Amino acid sequence: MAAILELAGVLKAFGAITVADDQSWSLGTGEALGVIGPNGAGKTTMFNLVTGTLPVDGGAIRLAGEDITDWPAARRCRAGLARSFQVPQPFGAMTIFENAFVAATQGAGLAPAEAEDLCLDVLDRTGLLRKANTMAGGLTLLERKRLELARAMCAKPRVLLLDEIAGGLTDHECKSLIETINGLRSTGISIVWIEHVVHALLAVVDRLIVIDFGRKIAEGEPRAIMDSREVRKIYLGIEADA
Ligand SMILES: Nc1ncnc2c1ncn2[C@@H]1O[C@H](COP(=O)(O)OP(=O)(O)OP(=O)(O)O)[C@@H](O)[C@H]1O
Repeated sequence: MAAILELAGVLKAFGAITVADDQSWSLGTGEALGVIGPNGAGKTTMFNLVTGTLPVDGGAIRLAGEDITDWPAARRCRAGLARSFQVPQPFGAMTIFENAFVAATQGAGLAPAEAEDLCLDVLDRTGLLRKANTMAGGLTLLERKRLELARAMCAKPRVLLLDEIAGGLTDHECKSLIETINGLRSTGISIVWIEHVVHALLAVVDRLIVIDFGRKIAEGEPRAIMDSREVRKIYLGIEADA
Protein backbone atom coordinates (compact mmCIF):
# COMPACT_ATOMS: atom_id res chain seq x y z
CA MET A 1 0.00 0.00 0.00
CA ALA A 2 1.61 3.31 -1.07
CA ALA A 3 1.84 5.91 1.71
CA ILE A 4 -0.41 8.95 1.27
CA LEU A 5 0.84 10.69 4.42
CA GLU A 6 4.21 10.29 6.15
CA LEU A 7 5.77 11.84 9.22
CA ALA A 8 9.52 11.40 9.49
CA GLY A 9 11.23 12.32 12.76
CA VAL A 10 8.80 15.14 13.54
CA LEU A 11 9.78 17.25 16.55
CA LYS A 12 7.80 19.89 18.46
CA ALA A 13 8.20 21.41 21.91
CA PHE A 14 6.35 24.13 23.78
CA GLY A 15 9.09 25.44 26.05
CA ALA A 16 10.18 22.52 28.21
CA ILE A 17 7.24 20.32 27.13
CA THR A 18 8.01 18.02 24.20
CA VAL A 19 4.77 17.27 22.36
CA ALA A 20 6.18 15.53 19.27
CA ASP A 21 9.26 13.49 20.05
CA ASP A 22 10.82 12.08 16.89
CA GLN A 23 7.43 11.01 15.57
CA SER A 24 7.52 8.80 12.51
CA TRP A 25 4.56 6.96 11.03
CA SER A 26 2.76 6.64 7.75
CA LEU A 27 -0.77 6.25 6.46
CA GLY A 28 -1.43 3.97 3.51
CA THR A 29 -3.69 5.06 0.66
CA GLY A 30 -7.25 4.06 1.60
CA GLU A 31 -6.18 3.06 5.09
CA ALA A 32 -7.89 4.10 8.34
CA LEU A 33 -5.41 4.66 11.16
CA GLY A 34 -6.50 5.18 14.78
CA VAL A 35 -4.53 7.28 17.26
CA ILE A 36 -4.90 6.83 21.00
CA GLY A 37 -3.02 8.18 24.00
CA PRO A 38 -3.65 9.86 27.34
CA ASN A 39 -4.87 13.46 27.69
CA GLY A 40 -2.09 15.87 26.85
CA ALA A 41 -0.04 13.25 24.97
CA GLY A 42 0.25 15.52 21.91
CA LYS A 43 -2.38 14.01 19.61
CA THR A 44 -4.18 17.22 18.60
CA THR A 45 -0.85 19.02 18.33
CA MET A 46 0.20 16.35 15.84
CA PHE A 47 -2.84 17.25 13.69
CA ASN A 48 -1.89 20.93 13.98
CA LEU A 49 1.60 20.05 12.70
CA VAL A 50 0.22 17.95 9.85
CA THR A 51 -2.28 20.60 8.74
CA GLY A 52 0.23 23.42 9.10
CA THR A 53 -1.46 25.50 11.79
CA LEU A 54 1.73 24.95 13.83
CA PRO A 55 5.29 24.80 12.44
CA VAL A 56 7.44 21.75 13.26
CA ASP A 57 10.75 22.20 15.08
CA GLY A 58 12.30 19.42 13.00
CA GLY A 59 11.58 16.44 10.78
CA ALA A 60 9.47 16.21 7.65
CA ILE A 61 5.85 15.72 6.60
CA ARG A 62 5.05 14.29 3.18
CA LEU A 63 1.74 14.08 1.34
CA ALA A 64 1.68 11.56 -1.53
CA GLY A 65 5.48 11.66 -1.52
CA GLU A 66 5.72 15.47 -1.69
CA ASP A 67 7.45 17.33 1.12
CA ILE A 68 4.82 19.72 2.54
CA THR A 69 6.68 20.56 5.77
CA ASP A 70 7.02 24.25 4.89
CA TRP A 71 3.69 24.70 3.13
CA PRO A 72 1.10 27.07 4.67
CA ALA A 73 -2.13 25.53 5.98
CA ALA A 74 -4.32 26.71 3.08
CA ARG A 75 -2.03 25.07 0.51
CA ARG A 76 -2.08 21.79 2.45
CA CYS A 77 -5.87 21.91 2.53
CA ARG A 78 -6.06 22.44 -1.25
CA ALA A 79 -3.61 19.56 -1.68
CA GLY A 80 -6.01 17.24 0.12
CA LEU A 81 -5.60 17.45 3.89
CA ALA A 82 -8.77 18.27 5.83
CA ARG A 83 -9.66 17.91 9.47
CA SER A 84 -12.49 18.03 11.95
CA PHE A 85 -12.05 19.82 15.26
CA GLN A 86 -12.49 18.34 18.73
CA VAL A 87 -14.84 21.19 19.65
CA PRO A 88 -17.13 21.84 16.66
CA GLN A 89 -17.29 25.51 15.81
CA PRO A 90 -19.59 25.97 12.84
CA PHE A 91 -20.60 29.41 11.59
CA GLY A 92 -23.71 29.56 13.80
CA ALA A 93 -25.45 32.33 11.87
CA MET A 94 -25.22 30.38 8.61
CA THR A 95 -27.19 27.33 7.49
CA ILE A 96 -25.74 23.84 7.30
CA PHE A 97 -25.59 24.17 3.52
CA GLU A 98 -23.80 27.53 3.73
CA ASN A 99 -21.24 26.08 6.17
CA ALA A 100 -20.57 23.25 3.73
CA PHE A 101 -20.45 25.69 0.80
CA VAL A 102 -17.71 27.75 2.50
CA ALA A 103 -15.61 24.60 2.86
CA ALA A 104 -16.19 23.59 -0.77
CA THR A 105 -15.36 27.00 -2.23
CA GLN A 106 -12.60 28.07 0.18
CA GLY A 107 -11.18 24.68 1.23
CA ALA A 108 -11.42 22.82 -2.08
CA GLY A 109 -11.38 25.96 -4.26
CA LEU A 110 -14.43 24.89 -6.28
CA ALA A 111 -16.54 27.17 -8.47
CA PRO A 112 -20.07 27.75 -7.08
CA ALA A 113 -21.95 25.27 -9.33
CA GLU A 114 -19.48 22.47 -8.65
CA ALA A 115 -19.40 23.35 -4.95
CA GLU A 116 -23.19 23.13 -4.75
CA ASP A 117 -23.21 19.63 -6.26
CA LEU A 118 -20.48 18.47 -3.90
CA CYS A 119 -22.23 19.96 -0.85
CA LEU A 120 -25.51 18.24 -1.65
CA ASP A 121 -23.73 14.91 -2.12
CA VAL A 122 -21.71 15.28 1.12
CA LEU A 123 -24.74 16.43 3.15
CA ASP A 124 -26.59 13.37 1.87
CA ARG A 125 -23.73 11.04 2.84
CA THR A 126 -23.40 12.62 6.28
CA GLY A 127 -27.13 12.50 7.03
CA LEU A 128 -27.65 16.26 6.99
CA LEU A 129 -29.44 16.83 3.69
CA ARG A 130 -32.88 17.09 5.31
CA LYS A 131 -31.54 19.87 7.53
CA ALA A 132 -29.55 21.70 4.85
CA ASN A 133 -31.42 24.96 5.44
CA THR A 134 -31.30 24.80 9.25
CA MET A 135 -29.16 27.39 11.02
CA ALA A 136 -25.99 25.74 12.35
CA GLY A 137 -26.23 27.62 15.66
CA GLY A 138 -29.11 25.47 16.93
CA LEU A 139 -27.87 21.96 16.17
CA THR A 140 -27.61 19.01 18.54
CA LEU A 141 -24.14 17.67 19.40
CA LEU A 142 -24.51 14.79 16.93
CA GLU A 143 -25.57 17.19 14.20
CA ARG A 144 -22.60 19.46 14.96
CA LYS A 145 -20.27 16.45 14.78
CA ARG A 146 -21.87 15.47 11.46
CA LEU A 147 -21.39 19.04 10.21
CA GLU A 148 -17.69 18.87 11.23
CA LEU A 149 -17.43 15.74 9.13
CA ALA A 150 -19.34 17.32 6.23
CA ARG A 151 -17.24 20.49 6.25
CA ALA A 152 -14.04 18.44 6.15
CA MET A 153 -15.43 16.27 3.33
CA CYS A 154 -16.43 19.38 1.35
CA ALA A 155 -12.74 20.32 1.21
CA LYS A 156 -12.38 17.20 -1.03
CA PRO A 157 -9.69 15.59 1.11
CA ARG A 158 -7.44 12.74 0.15
CA VAL A 159 -6.67 12.44 3.84
CA LEU A 160 -9.37 13.08 6.45
CA LEU A 161 -8.15 13.86 9.96
CA LEU A 162 -10.79 13.28 12.64
CA ASP A 163 -10.21 14.67 16.14
CA GLU A 164 -12.37 13.00 18.81
CA ILE A 165 -15.47 13.12 16.66
CA ALA A 166 -17.25 10.46 18.76
CA GLY A 167 -16.67 12.19 22.12
CA GLY A 168 -19.80 13.07 24.09
CA LEU A 169 -22.22 11.07 21.94
CA THR A 170 -24.64 8.46 23.27
CA ASP A 171 -24.03 4.84 22.25
CA HIS A 172 -26.83 5.04 19.70
CA GLU A 173 -25.52 8.31 18.22
CA CYS A 174 -22.00 6.88 18.15
CA LYS A 175 -23.16 3.82 16.24
CA SER A 176 -24.90 5.99 13.69
CA LEU A 177 -21.75 8.13 13.25
CA ILE A 178 -19.62 5.01 12.81
CA GLU A 179 -21.91 3.90 9.97
CA THR A 180 -21.48 7.29 8.32
CA ILE A 181 -17.68 7.19 8.65
CA ASN A 182 -17.54 3.66 7.28
CA GLY A 183 -19.72 4.85 4.39
CA LEU A 184 -17.22 7.63 3.65
CA ARG A 185 -14.39 5.11 3.76
CA SER A 186 -15.97 3.24 0.89
CA THR A 187 -15.15 6.27 -1.31
CA GLY A 188 -11.45 5.34 -0.89
CA ILE A 189 -10.56 8.22 1.39
CA SER A 190 -7.65 7.73 3.83
CA ILE A 191 -8.37 8.51 7.48
CA VAL A 192 -6.43 9.31 10.63
CA TRP A 193 -8.74 9.28 13.65
CA ILE A 194 -7.77 10.44 17.15
CA GLU A 195 -10.31 9.05 19.60
CA HIS A 196 -10.80 8.19 23.26
CA VAL A 197 -13.99 6.22 22.48
CA VAL A 198 -12.04 3.08 21.68
CA HIS A 199 -14.97 0.87 20.62
CA ALA A 200 -15.80 3.43 17.91
CA LEU A 201 -12.23 3.34 16.65
CA LEU A 202 -12.14 -0.44 16.64
CA ALA A 203 -15.24 -0.50 14.43
CA VAL A 204 -13.45 1.49 11.73
CA VAL A 205 -9.66 1.48 11.79
CA ASP A 206 -7.20 -0.99 10.24
CA ARG A 207 -4.30 -0.09 12.50
CA LEU A 208 -3.64 1.77 15.75
CA ILE A 209 -0.79 3.90 16.99
CA VAL A 210 -0.32 4.92 20.61
CA ILE A 211 1.20 8.25 21.60
CA ASP A 212 2.46 9.10 25.06
CA PHE A 213 4.46 12.21 25.95
CA GLY A 214 4.67 13.03 22.23
CA ARG A 215 6.29 9.68 21.42
CA LYS A 216 4.86 6.85 19.37
CA ILE A 217 5.14 3.96 21.80
CA ALA A 218 3.19 1.24 19.99
CA GLU A 219 1.77 0.53 16.55
CA GLY A 220 -0.08 -2.42 15.04
CA GLU A 221 -3.28 -4.42 14.71
CA PRO A 222 -5.95 -2.63 16.80
CA ARG A 223 -7.05 -5.44 19.14
CA ALA A 224 -3.48 -6.62 19.74
CA ILE A 225 -2.49 -3.05 20.61
CA MET A 226 -5.44 -2.64 23.01
CA ASP A 227 -4.42 -5.89 24.75
CA SER A 228 -0.74 -4.95 24.94
CA ARG A 229 0.88 -4.43 28.31
CA GLU A 230 2.14 -1.00 27.30
CA VAL A 231 -1.39 0.25 26.63
CA ARG A 232 -2.83 -1.42 29.73
CA LYS A 233 -0.14 0.28 31.75
CA ILE A 234 -0.96 3.73 30.37
CA TYR A 235 -4.73 3.40 30.60
CA LEU A 236 -5.23 1.12 33.57
CA GLY A 237 -2.05 1.67 35.57
CA ILE A 238 -1.09 -2.00 35.24
CA GLU A 239 2.67 -2.47 35.26
CA ALA A 240 4.22 -3.57 31.96
CA ASP A 241 5.70 -6.67 33.55
CA ALA A 242 2.44 -7.65 35.32
N1 LIG B 1 -0.18 26.36 21.63
C1 LIG B 1 0.28 25.74 22.74
N2 LIG B 1 1.16 26.36 23.57
C2 LIG B 1 1.64 25.73 24.67
N3 LIG B 1 1.30 24.47 25.05
C3 LIG B 1 0.43 23.83 24.25
C4 LIG B 1 -0.13 24.41 23.08
N4 LIG B 1 -0.97 23.51 22.49
C5 LIG B 1 -0.92 22.41 23.29
N5 LIG B 1 -0.10 22.60 24.33
C6 LIG B 1 0.23 21.61 25.37
O1 LIG B 1 0.78 20.50 24.68
C7 LIG B 1 0.40 19.29 25.32
C8 LIG B 1 -0.28 18.38 24.31
O2 LIG B 1 -1.57 18.92 24.01
P1 LIG B 1 -2.55 18.22 22.94
O3 LIG B 1 -3.80 19.04 22.90
O4 LIG B 1 -1.83 18.00 21.68
O5 LIG B 1 -2.82 16.83 23.66
P2 LIG B 1 -3.87 15.70 23.29
O6 LIG B 1 -3.12 14.42 23.29
O7 LIG B 1 -4.62 16.05 22.06
O8 LIG B 1 -4.85 15.73 24.55
P3 LIG B 1 -6.44 15.42 24.68
O9 LIG B 1 -6.58 13.93 24.55
O10 LIG B 1 -6.76 15.90 26.07
O11 LIG B 1 -7.14 16.20 23.62
C9 LIG B 1 -0.50 19.68 26.50
O12 LIG B 1 0.31 19.74 27.65
C10 LIG B 1 -0.99 21.06 26.11
O13 LIG B 1 -1.29 21.84 27.23
